[in-house]
Amino acid sequence: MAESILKVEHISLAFGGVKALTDVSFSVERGSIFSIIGPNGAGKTSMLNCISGRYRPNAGTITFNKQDVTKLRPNDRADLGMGRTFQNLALFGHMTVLDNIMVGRHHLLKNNWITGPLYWATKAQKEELAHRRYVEEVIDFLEISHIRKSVAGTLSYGLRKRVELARAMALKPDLILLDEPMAGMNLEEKEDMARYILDLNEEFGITVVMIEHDMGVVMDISHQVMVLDFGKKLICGLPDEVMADPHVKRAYLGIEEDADSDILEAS
Ligand SMILES: Nc1ncnc2c1ncn2[C@@H]1O[C@H](COP(=O)(O)OP(=O)(O)OP(=O)(O)O)[C@@H](O)[C@H]1O
Repeated sequence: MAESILKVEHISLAFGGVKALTDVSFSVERGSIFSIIGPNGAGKTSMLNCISGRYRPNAGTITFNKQDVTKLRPNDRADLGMGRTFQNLALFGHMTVLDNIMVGRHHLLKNNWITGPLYWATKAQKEELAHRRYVEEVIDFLEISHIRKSVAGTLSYGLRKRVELARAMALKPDLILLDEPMAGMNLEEKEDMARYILDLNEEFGITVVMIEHDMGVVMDISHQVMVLDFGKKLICGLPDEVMADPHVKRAYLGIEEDADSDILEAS
């Protein structure tokens, strides 16, 4: 069996009296695309926030790259190789695309203000150059070279989403958390984004955990799908298994067991 990069065990989270997550456990295989689906308010974003460290669960543990990260802050998790994008765009609108992508990558550069000046001419400079090259690779990969000097706020929504993805990739994550990467996109933009997600997974070897409402895309590109419902795990398995599950049809897709309608059409 493939090694797991992320293990979520018995996570519960409540906001006052609202139980956002109840005893959720799952693991994500290194190198896979893992999708979390479920109706509005099912706890998907809460789960992603527990993984990234934005929320601290009331119970349970999260292990990333074999390390217990349950009590680590988001920045420390980023240092360990966890990247993320947000449901709503989180770019600096007044900054250029390139500056947006370069933001936040400083933790990758090992030289600090003490060692920095001493090694500037050699080590730090090499590090900087190597990282620049990697950033250029990401920019080419996402086909945003032509807009590198554009101010982010002036770009179309689809392009801004791509820049946000570039920024997350520039941190060289082992795992990337994507919160509704296709929300608000037209069909063409969705197809592009799906291809980028597949390619970043295959070519860059980045494991993906994503929340996405577009069932067609989810079933097309995911290796594993987990369904949350009222904060609980309903099922986790291969896309086909999940689609065929009667509970999923009823609870999530609103289809009766004997209905022969196409799930993708119903979503
Ligand atoms: N910061 C918060 N404060 C209070 N309640 C919250 C907070 N975040 C989430 N909740 C509640 O927790 C439950 C799960 O919400 P969550 O946003 O995780 O669901 P979701 O599946 O991501 O929904 P959607 O698809 O609408 O984004 C909901 O009842 C929500 O109202």
